[in-house]
Amino acid sequence: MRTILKVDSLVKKFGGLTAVSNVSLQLKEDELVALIGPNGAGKTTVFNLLTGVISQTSGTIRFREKEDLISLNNKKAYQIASLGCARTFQNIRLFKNMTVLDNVLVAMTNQYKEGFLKSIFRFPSFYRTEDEILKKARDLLAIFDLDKDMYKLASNLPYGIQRRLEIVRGLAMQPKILFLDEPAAGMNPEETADLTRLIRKIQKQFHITVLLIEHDMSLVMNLAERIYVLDQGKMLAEGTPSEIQQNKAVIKAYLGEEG
Ligand SMILES: Nc1ncnc2c1ncn2[C@@H]1O[C@H](COP(=O)(O)OP(=O)(O)OP(=O)(O)O)[C@@H](O)[C@H]1O
Repeated sequence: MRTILKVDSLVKKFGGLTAVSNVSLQLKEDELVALIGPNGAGKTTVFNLLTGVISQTSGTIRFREKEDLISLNNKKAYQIASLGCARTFQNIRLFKNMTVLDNVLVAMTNQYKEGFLKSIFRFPSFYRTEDEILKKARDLLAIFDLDKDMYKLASNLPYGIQRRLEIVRGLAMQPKILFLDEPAAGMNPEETADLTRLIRKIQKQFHITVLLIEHDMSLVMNLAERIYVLDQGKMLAEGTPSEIQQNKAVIKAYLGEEG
């Protein structure tokens, strides 16, 4: 598989604090990778850098566009999103006063930029496109078992379902990479197990690369093909789940002592 994202020597300083120090990583097409590490390790900062929410102090981020790896340095969040990088946030960011369906439709509008005249005069193709968008949104909601809640306000959904809707919104952008920031945060074990199955399913079905930050180790170890471990802003280890589970430096970083 080809490399889809290549990060080299990324550094982010906040004043005197180096939150991300010389971090390099690579994602391949169709890979499901986890980024883990103790609190304050710099995981969310890395996500914010990769998705253009903040810019790096130094280092390079490159993303595959057809045959080339193009630089994402200095690109704005919306430009990175439109290239095919979608994300969810640690704290849910839905449009709470919109329906479940509308939340998904808004995320889809980027793909369907109807011409001005077409939308003013409502040519038949305008309605065809509208029907097509609606069908896609419904199909996506059905995969996540959210079609029955389509007309409910997002704010009226239970917490675990809101998190699921966030992922649907990310997918609605038809991304090449989906960044999930703590998708299981606040979920009970049953909801987490459901989510694990769902993430695996969508990754296979949509052929996308997934990078996820997660504290729930059952989810990480069950789901990730590969894991990167950050500690105090530095990349401490990289490997398969079983390699990471046995890595002495990782165990020390988590437990604060050997073995
Ligand atoms: N905007 C900011 N200004 C100053 N310091 C920041 C900023 N954002 C993050 N930091 C600091 O950078 C370090 C890394 O934070 P970050 O949120 O990336 O860690 P994390 O691994 O995501 O932690 P957690 O697992 O608790 O969410 C922390 O010391 C944090 O206080």
